[in-house]
Amino acid sequence: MLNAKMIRSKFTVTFKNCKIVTQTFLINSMSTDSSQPSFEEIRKYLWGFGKGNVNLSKNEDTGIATLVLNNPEKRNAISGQMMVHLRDCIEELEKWKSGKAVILQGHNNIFCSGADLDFVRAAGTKQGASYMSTWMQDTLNRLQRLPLISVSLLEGFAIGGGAEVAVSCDYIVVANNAKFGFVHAKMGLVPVWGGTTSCLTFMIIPYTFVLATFLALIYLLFVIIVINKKHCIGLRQMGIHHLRQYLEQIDNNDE
Ligand SMILES: CC[C@H](C(=O)O)C(=O)SCCNC(=O)CCNC(=O)[C@H](O)C(C)(C)COP(=O)(O)OP(=O)(O)OC[C@H]1O[C@@H](n2cnc3c(N)ncnc32)[C@H](O)[C@@H]1OP(=O)(O)O
Repeated sequence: MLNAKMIRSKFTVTFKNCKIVTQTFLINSMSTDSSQPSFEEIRKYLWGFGKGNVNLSKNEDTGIATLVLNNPEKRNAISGQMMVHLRDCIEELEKWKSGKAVILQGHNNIFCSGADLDFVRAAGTKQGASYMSTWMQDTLNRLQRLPLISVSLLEGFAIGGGAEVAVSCDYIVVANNAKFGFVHAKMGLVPVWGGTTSCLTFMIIPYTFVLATFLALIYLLFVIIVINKKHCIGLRQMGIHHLRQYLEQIDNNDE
């Protein structure tokens, strides 16, 4: 079970400096402005922010793809540009006829430290907040609806939007060194990428109890499938190995 104190201590310092920024940003993103922009407009806007990329590699033999969040200097924080990359990769996977599964992971054994706070600061206007939340909610929705089995491999950190990306997959495989959680709870807000709605499926606590405490809950604890790393070369290989077995089983059942 994750220790909330452990997570809290880890980003108290960093958290303070992003609290005002994220708070304004999140409140703005819930504005009721009805003039919805086109996705083309939002794409152009997001593309101007930050560095990093999202790498997609598809293995036609196994039908398993790997999606890597890649912004190492910022613990794989997702910049505006990476939000565009992420959606493009998901659109490519939607059309992948021979695809069966996709594994999401972060570069350098860290999953993702959420949205790039420099982007959050720079785009901290009502328009920027609404553009980002519209884009990422739709993108993570499409990730959830992919016609593939999706697995997020959590090593290192998955914080804020990083935790939202993780719970948008069908399965989460968590290394025993992983730390993840939503930093918004301290501000009494909910994450704007829509991750909290999907994480209910991972809750180990009875559904009714979760609903009752949901709004006040500081860090959502997820089902930890702790992989004992010394028996496998790496999380990724383990994920591929199990996925391949699972997919072979499906193929055999189909014959
Ligand atoms: C609306 C936005 C979205 C949502 O809420 O839905 C969000 O996700 S808001 C962002 C939420 N995420 C955070 O608040 C995490 C902030 N980062 C941390 O708590 C720590 O960096 C941690 C725990 C991820 C890693 O700690 P560690 O000690 O290993 O590394 P450092 O803190 O020294 O960071 C190294 C380097 O990376 C930069 N960094 C880390 N996270 C982010 C980020 N989210 N955005 C931008 N930059 C980030 C950090 O500034 C350091 O850079 P340096 O130039 O070396 O100072």
